[in-house]
This record gives sequence, C-alpha cells and structure tokens, in this order.
Amino acid sequence: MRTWAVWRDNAAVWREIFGVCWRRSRVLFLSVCICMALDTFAIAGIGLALRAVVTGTTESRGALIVLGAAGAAFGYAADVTFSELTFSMRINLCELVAREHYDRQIQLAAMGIEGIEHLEQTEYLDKLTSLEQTWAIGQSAWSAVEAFALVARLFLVLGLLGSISPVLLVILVAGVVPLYFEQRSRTVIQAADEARSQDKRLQRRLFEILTGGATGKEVRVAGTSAHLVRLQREAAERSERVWLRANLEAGFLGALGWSIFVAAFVAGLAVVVDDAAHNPAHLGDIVLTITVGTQLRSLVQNAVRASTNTGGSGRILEPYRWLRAYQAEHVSAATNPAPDGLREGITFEDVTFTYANSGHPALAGLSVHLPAGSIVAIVGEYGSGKTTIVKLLEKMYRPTSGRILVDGVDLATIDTRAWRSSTAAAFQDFGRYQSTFAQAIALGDLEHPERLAEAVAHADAQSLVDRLPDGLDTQLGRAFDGVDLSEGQWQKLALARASMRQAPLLFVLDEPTASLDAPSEHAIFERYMERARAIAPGGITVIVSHRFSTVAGADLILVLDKGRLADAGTHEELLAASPTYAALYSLQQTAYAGP
Ligand SMILES: Nc1ncnc2c1ncn2[C@@H]1O[C@H](COP(=O)(O)OP(=O)(O)OP(=O)(O)O)[C@@H](O)[C@H]1O
Repeated sequence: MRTWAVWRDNAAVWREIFGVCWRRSRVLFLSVCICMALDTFAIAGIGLALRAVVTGTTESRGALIVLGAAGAAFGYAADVTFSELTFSMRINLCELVAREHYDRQIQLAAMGIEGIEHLEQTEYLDKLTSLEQTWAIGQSAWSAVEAFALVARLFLVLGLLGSISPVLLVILVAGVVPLYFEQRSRTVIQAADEARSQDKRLQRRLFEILTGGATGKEVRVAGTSAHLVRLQREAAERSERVWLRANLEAGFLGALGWSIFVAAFVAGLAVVVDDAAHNPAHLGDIVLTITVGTQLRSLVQNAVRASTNTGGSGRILEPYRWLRAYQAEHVSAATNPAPDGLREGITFEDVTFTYANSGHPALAGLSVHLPAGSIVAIVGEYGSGKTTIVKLLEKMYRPTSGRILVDGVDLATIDTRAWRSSTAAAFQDFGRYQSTFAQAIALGDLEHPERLAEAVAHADAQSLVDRLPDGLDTQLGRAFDGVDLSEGQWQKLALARASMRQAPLLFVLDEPTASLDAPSEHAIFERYMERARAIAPGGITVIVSHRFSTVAGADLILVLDKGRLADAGTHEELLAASPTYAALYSLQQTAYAGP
C-alpha cells in the first residue's frame, strides 16, 4: 500500500515535470518524444530488413536484396542517431527545467517555510542537500518514459519472434528470468550502498576536519592527524568490504539469470534452424532471430536499468515532495498587518518553548512586558535562553505554549513577512557573505542602497572600509580570491547590515560585540543606545549580552537563569534587589578590572 502511494505521488510529480517541460520548450519536448518513438521501431526494422536480404538471396530477387540492405543500413543509422539525439536532448531539457523552474521552486519553497526548525535537523538538511541536483528531478520523469519505451520495444521484438515461431515466445518467459535476477542484484547493491553510507559520511567528515581551516589548526596543535587518518582508513576499509561482497553477490546473480536466458535462446534458435533446414524459404528467419534475439540482452538490461532508475528516482522525488508538503504545512497563514509604530510594547505571556530535538524547555513560563520605546538588555549565563527569545521575536519559532503580544495582538497572527520587514536583527551566528563589502551590507535592505554609508558609520566600520584595497567594492572571502576578514571585522559588517533598516519597530542585537575589543564594544554600544533613543515612535531595541557592564544603561534588564526569568528591572533596581544580578555584576567587574 505504501509502495503504491509512493508510485502514485511520484506519478503526480512526473505529470508536473512533463507540464513544465512542455511549457519551457515545446520543440525539445516533442523532439525527445518523436526520437524515442522512432528509436523504438528501428530495431524491429533492422531485423525485418535483414530477413528481406536473406529471402532475396535465396529467391534470387535483386531488388529485395537492395531494399533490405538499404533498410538495414537506414535502421542502424536511425538507431544510433535517435538514441544519441534523445540522450543529449534529454539532458538539455532536464537542465533547462532545473535551471528555469526547479532551482527557483526549491529555493522559494525552502525560504517560504516560516521558521528555521527544519534547518536545525540533520535529517532535513540531508534532504535539502540531495535537492541540490535539481536536474535529477526532470531526469526521474524521463527515466520513467524510457522504461516504458524499452518495455514497448521488448514486446515489439518478442512479437516479431513470435511471428517466426510461437515456440520462440518461450524466450519471452526466459527474458523475465534475467530481469528478475538483475533486479535482485541491484537490490543487493542498493542495500550495500545504504549499509556503508554511515562510513562514507564518516570518511567525508574526517576529510573535512583534516583539510578545513579552523579544524585543521586544532588538529595540528593537538597532533591528532595520524589518529584521524587511521580512523578514515578504517572507515574506508569497512566500506570497501561491504561493497566488494555486494558486488560479488550481484555479479553471481546476474550471471545466473543470463545463463538461463542464453540456454532458452539457444534452444529457440535450434527450433528455427531445424525449421529452416526443412524449408529453405525460412532461412531469413534465422537471421531475424539472431538479429532480434541478440538485441534482447541489451534491451532487457536497459529495461532493468531504466526501471531501477525510475524506482530510484524516488530518492530525489521523496525530498522534493517532502519539502513541498512541509512548506505547505509551515507556510504562515497569518494576515494581521504589522503595526506602524508601537504604542504599548511587546508582552511575553507565559511563554514556554522547547526545541523539537530537546527534552527540556529552553524557555519556561516567561512573562514580561517590553515597553514601547525602551532599550531592553537580556543577560544571563551560557544556554540560559537569551538567543531563544530573539528567535521567538523574529518568528523563527513559535512558542510551544503561551503568547507573544505586540500591542495586544498575538504575534502569531501578524503577517510574518510584514513583521520581519519592520524589524532588524544582527544574529549571533551571522552570515559571512563572500560578495563585495557593499553588497554584503546592502543585503540588509536591498531597497535602500543609499543608506549604506550611514549603516557603515553606525557599526563603527568606516576605518575598516578605509583600510580595504577597494573600499566598499572590495571582494570578500577566499572563494572568489577576495580579502578575508577577521572575526571582529565580519561582526562589524553584520552590524552594518542590520543597521540598514532605519527606524525598525524592533531592533535586535544578539551578542553584537562578542568578537570586538573593549573600546570598539564601548563605542558601538554608545552609538546603538543613542540610535535606539532616536528610533521610530515606540521602537524597541533588544540587546543580548554576557557582559553586564556594557548594558547597564538599558531601560530594562532581563536576567535569565536556565530558561527562567530570574529578575527584571533597571541596573540600579537590580543591584539593590537581585542578589544574583549583583553577584554576577561584581564578579564581572572584578574579572575585567583584573587583579
Ligand atoms: N536548535 C536547538 N536545538 C535544540 N536545543 C537548542 C537549540 N538552540 C538552543 N538550544 C538549547 O536551548 C537552550 C537555550 O539556548 P540559547 O541559545 O537560547 O541560550 P543563550 O542564553 O543564548 O546561550 P549563549 O549565551 O551561549 O548564546 C540551551 O540549553 C541550548 O542548548
């Protein structure tokens, strides 16, 4: 039942693929179909033409010999030409459809998912990775057509054999035998492929660790390279053993199937030869039987390959179908407009959030009001839930329970795109875009490139730009022979990107200065505090930090402890009323002041 459902779902995608092929290039689509159909008849034509040559020879009919020879030559030429043409046109069509349709569809579907939960689960990441080969989606549909055409060709050839002698139809039955064994040997190979996939992944990861920039440094210092190389070799040996065993078994199964087929074919041929010995007019049948019969082997093999590819295409269609279904489920249906400005503020109402792959809540029963127009700092130990609040505010996740209210309206009901375009954020794990410096900043708001200089100034990045060889036009990153930046410089760039959006309702800075030195950190905080005061009516600035001292000027400080709100208030209030805050604050003061 499950298999049937998979085939039905695959068929629905194939129908869609053919529709896309038809719309994108009718000429290519029709050419492929016509070439495939003509190729199907070419083999039968060759057999018939050769029989005509032999019959012409035995009956001394010159015209028939010439016609048969010309027909056979034409048939061979057609077979080669049409199969070559079909092959290259199919590739072109698949690439065209991938480039102009599926690449875009997949990217839109991936970005259409409201949150980022799926991006943090390995299984889903694997699925997305396999979708990088978008041409294979189109290829899967054409493999199905090819399998169908090959089976049609098989029946045509067998029909011809049957017309010589019904006894030859026994080859039809024999033809199923190698089909069965080839199928089984492919299953053996597939099972082995799956069985060794973990070792292959391990090999790949170890290779990345050994050759990667960041990991390479650690491996060298720790002196563990020989150990890692050994682990990699062991994984390779395990994988090879599984592969070799499977190939031997598959080879044996294949040989067994073909031996049975050859025995049946030889027996059939003996019947035809015996008949021709008694009736010279049937000599041509021997040629026809050998011509068409020898084609059977490659036909059956190709039919098996095509049908296995068609079945295997589920490997690419399954993640594609999954992505579409997942997107359909996770597309935001919220339609409330985002407010123009905040009047009351943002209220967390008993918000609890648990990550899908985690057993305990990252935030538990959080109830707090962030007043409109305020600067809110979130402090707390590692893993206390600070970033989780940021992600919830940006609608990357939805609360497991409780609500976040924006001026009394549930954030879940506010149109996600509209909400995000009224906010700006510099995330802790910011992107390092290997483009020009200016492009990497402008990504923050493509509609207002004129704000670039201002954003650079806000992030205290002007002196950095001045030092770059081509200023704002400097290419970044090693992938394109560009300049590599230090962690702190990348962070300033991310800050500038977040500063592109002027007067956002919500401005979130998650550890915006973690990689910066103390003077830069101080300058940046001063500037962002100042900016926050000038932000749109009621705009809220949220700053996440480990360093209590730098956010002391915030209007409201939230102290998180293991996912719970331990305390909230101004710096002075907390110093007076919160022993946790006072202790951590004085600890940090002492640590930064030194002995
Ligand atoms: N994607 C995730 N999947 C599962 N658990 C997660 C995920 N992200 C965070 N967590 C867990 O949720 C808890 C809160 O994490 P969060 O990143 O919000 O803490 P944080 O206070 O920002 O920490 P840090 O100061 O280290 O950035 C931690 O226990 C963390 O391990």
